[in-house]
Amino acid sequence: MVAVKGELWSQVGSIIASLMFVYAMFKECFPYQLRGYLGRYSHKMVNLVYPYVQITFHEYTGERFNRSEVYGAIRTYLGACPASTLAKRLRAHDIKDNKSLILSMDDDEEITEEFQGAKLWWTSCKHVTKSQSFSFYPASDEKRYYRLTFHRRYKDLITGSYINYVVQQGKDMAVRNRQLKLYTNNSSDDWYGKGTRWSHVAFEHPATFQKLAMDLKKKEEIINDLDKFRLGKDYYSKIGKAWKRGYLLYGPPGTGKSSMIAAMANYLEYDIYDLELTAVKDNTDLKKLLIDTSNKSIIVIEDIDCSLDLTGQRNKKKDDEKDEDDEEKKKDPIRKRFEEENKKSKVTLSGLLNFIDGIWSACGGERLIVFTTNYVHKLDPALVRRGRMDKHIELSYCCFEAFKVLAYNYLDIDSHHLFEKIKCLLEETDMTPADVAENLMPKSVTEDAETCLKKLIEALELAKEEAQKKAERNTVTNLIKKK
Ligand SMILES: Nc1ncnc2c1ncn2[C@@H]1O[C@H](COP(=O)(O)OP(=O)(O)OP(=O)(O)O)[C@@H](O)[C@H]1O
Ligand SMILES: [Mg+2]
Repeated sequence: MVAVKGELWSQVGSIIASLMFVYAMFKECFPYQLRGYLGRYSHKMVNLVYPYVQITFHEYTGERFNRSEVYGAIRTYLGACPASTLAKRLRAHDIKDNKSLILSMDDDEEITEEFQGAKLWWTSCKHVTKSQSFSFYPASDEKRYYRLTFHRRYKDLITGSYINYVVQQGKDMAVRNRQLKLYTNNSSDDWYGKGTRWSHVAFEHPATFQKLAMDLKKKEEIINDLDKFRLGKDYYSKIGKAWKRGYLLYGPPGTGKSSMIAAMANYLEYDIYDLELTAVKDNTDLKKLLIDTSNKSIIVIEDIDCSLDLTGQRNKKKDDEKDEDDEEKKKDPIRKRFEEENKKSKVTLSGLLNFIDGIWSACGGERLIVFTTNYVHKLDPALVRRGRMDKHIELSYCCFEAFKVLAYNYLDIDSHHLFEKIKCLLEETDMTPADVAENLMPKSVTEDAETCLKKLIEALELAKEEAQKKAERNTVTNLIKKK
């Protein structure tokens, strides 16, 4: 009976809210003198006869595209709470590891909950505004929110405990069900059409630290560093620093920089935001992208040395060097196209420095910023100084320890009589883990571990020979230059 009464009041509330909305739409039709009078007294009337309180939680707060974390937590909670089993229309979201379905209430659905004796109603609402401008994406004008209705005698209980409980539960559930996401930034020109700054897909990269081939001590050090960061909320607040950390990964192509980022994301269970700087119009848009990233995330800028001409402002080239370079650029069509792309972006070094550790970088927390480069010496020292890029990690050519990890990954072996020979060759020759891995991968079902190891030995010997020839050629050239 109480529930029916409450539901009735909830409906009455909705009707009154709708009438007030209609009044707001057509208030221009009333004489000016009447408007203020009507507005004041309609609110008083509602308060007199309607004993229920309503709180709304909007999907977007503040700026138009700032997604509310509270809304997200409520959505998760309501999709999984026991009361949701009575809801007839649910919406399916991400499916974690293709196993568990994540549900939320569909539009205009209502569920009833009880909390410490208080009855309350959650309604999922959608408000569609008429857009003045033509848009290919009408969905961008839909504004969703949850409305919570309860008797005013429970106001303290609901605002003091229940809402905190729901948000905390929702956040915990979201962490448990979390499907990691890989985001990429949409071109600044498309933001207002599509309505979002980032697009995402499910992140399903299988890289882990266990599979990463590198010096074991270094690997352990990185894992400890990540653990310390993850658990460092109080520590960062104690030392008065924003809860973020910069990693610079550098080394030749194919040494595992991108694989390490994927391993970090899987280890920490953080989303990845892969930032393409050339698609960002200017420093203001860069700031907006930063604000729109979530906590527990890794913001990645790959190949930072070629993302933009960020070094240009400080390291002015000598004129003769410049001319030679310009000639080369003209000949190379890929480079020419790349230069043209870069011209569209007005992101500057100072804009990027602000992005990393300006005041805005402290919005939210628990974020890693990772830069990768093949040419660490090309970067401006201001960009990579400690405090911005706190940890510099060199990923280098394959050592014997790294080879053993690869042999175990690819061939399921941890010892073999050919290992000793490979160890010697790796000490004399530079080969990237990517090349070693390629040689170790069986190319047919008949290829066994021994065949693959022999293939690797051949490749290493060839690489050694080529390196020797190159060194001899260089010596001769240097001698000629000296003469
Ligand atoms: N250290 C490593 N451990 C395990 N696999 C590796 C490692 N380095 C490279 N690989 C293998 O080589 C491939 C290429 O590696 P990855 O893309 O991580 O290199 P990278 O350093 O990012 O190269 P680039 O500088 O060209 O972007 C990966 O798919 C992976 O299979
Ligand atoms: Mg890479």
